[in-house]
Amino acid sequence: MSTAGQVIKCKAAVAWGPAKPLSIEEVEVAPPKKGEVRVKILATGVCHTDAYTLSGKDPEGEWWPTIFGHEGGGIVESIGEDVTSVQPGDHVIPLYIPECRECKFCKSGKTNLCSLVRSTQGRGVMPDETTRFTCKGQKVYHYMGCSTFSQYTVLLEISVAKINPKAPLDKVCLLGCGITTGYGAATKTANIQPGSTVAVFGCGGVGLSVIQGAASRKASRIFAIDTIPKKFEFAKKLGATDCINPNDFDKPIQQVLVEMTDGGFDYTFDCTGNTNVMRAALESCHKGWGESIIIGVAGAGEEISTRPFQLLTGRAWKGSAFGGVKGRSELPNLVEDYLDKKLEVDMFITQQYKLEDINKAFDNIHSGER
Ligand SMILES: NC(=O)C1=CN([C@@H]2O[C@H](COP(=O)(O)OP(=O)(O)OC[C@H]3O[C@@H](n4cnc5c(N)ncnc54)[C@H](OP(=O)(O)O)[C@@H]3O)[C@@H](O)[C@H]2O)C=CC1
Ligand SMILES: N[C@@H](CCC(=O)N[C@@H](CSC=O)C(=O)NCC(=O)O)C(=O)O
Ligand SMILES: [Zn+2]
Ligand SMILES: [Zn+2]
Repeated sequence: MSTAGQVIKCKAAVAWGPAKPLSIEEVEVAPPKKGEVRVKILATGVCHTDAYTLSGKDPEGEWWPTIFGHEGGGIVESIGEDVTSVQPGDHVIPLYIPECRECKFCKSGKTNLCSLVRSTQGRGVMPDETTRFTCKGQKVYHYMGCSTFSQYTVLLEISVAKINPKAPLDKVCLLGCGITTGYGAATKTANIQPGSTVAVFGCGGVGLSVIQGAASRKASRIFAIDTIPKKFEFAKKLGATDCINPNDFDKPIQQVLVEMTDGGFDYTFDCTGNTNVMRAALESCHKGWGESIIIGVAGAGEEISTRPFQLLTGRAWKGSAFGGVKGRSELPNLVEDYLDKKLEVDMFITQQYKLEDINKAFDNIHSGER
């Protein structure tokens, strides 16, 4: 029996307030309005950014109760008025950076940061200022325009990438954030050139994906830098040539690295969100041309610093969101690369949980067990 046009009752992991465990609740999911789609979510990753906002350190994370999750995969259940690019049954990956193809940003050809709905998305509501979720009679907010920790969610049409239905959603859901972010930062934002030297600070899902991207661009040396040595096993499998634990040295890590590499790297990446590491990454760049890409998300009120002389002498600081990837146009191609065995995804799945056990996944994020 079709559920189109009906309110759907389903389970979701609801965050009732900062730093509280998520609570599995029955929620009501309203039908999609004009320009919206309702999606049955079959799989979701848990990203460090979910944990960051749940912790209360995100200046935009003041909307409670909310349903987190932004790294999912699902099947379109129903569509609202005027939706033309997807239909019920299509397999999709939700996009926390939409692609409207009409705003100044989309048309610029310079960025993936579509800004058509950024303001309402950052306040946890749909463009009409309302939400599609309720729980126990209370309004529940959306998160990053996705809310994949629910069995059903409502997204904008411009916030879904239609993908090949042959792709297993429990794998390619990771392309909804971590893998695409790191891989894209290496191949699009930095546009690493063959023979380059690369340093990756932080070897979680994002950093490992930078390593994979650097290897695909035939970087000559790829340094993996992390304080947890067991991360190096994965880093080496994905192409790291050198593995460094900063705790093994008495000197600042940037000094160590510059000495080891005859002046520093062509490209460095911060994949930790730690502002001291961001500085070390910038200062590990080669004089004259080295570029450092910030990917990690830092806590509210934190700032980066370095001596301006570092920039004056030719190092450059950049940032990357979702790897610079335009979701609707480019993400389906990454799914094809996965199906063609050109892009590693399976290795990134270290553990799987039922929705009921989602707090265990958050515990693992905090303990480094992922
Ligand atoms: N810009 C974007 O579009 C996106 C940004 N992000 C952000 O990217 C960052 C990385 O995400 P993810 O890979 O999932 O996170 P993880 O926590 O899995 O990985 C970060 C790694 O860095 C390590 N680390 C911490 N401090 C240092 C240090 N001083 N030197 C070297 N390594 C260190 C961590 O160790 P330990 O666990 O011990 O701290 C961990 O192994 C997060 O801040 C996340 O919010 C994520 C997705 C998209
Ligand atoms: N709300 C935070 C910023 C969070 C942030 O930077 N998000 C990244 C994606 S992180 C994914 O896991 C992003 O894409 N940013 C672009 C954007 O427009 O938000 C804060 O205010 O600090
Ligand atoms: Zn994420
Ligand atoms: Zn746009």
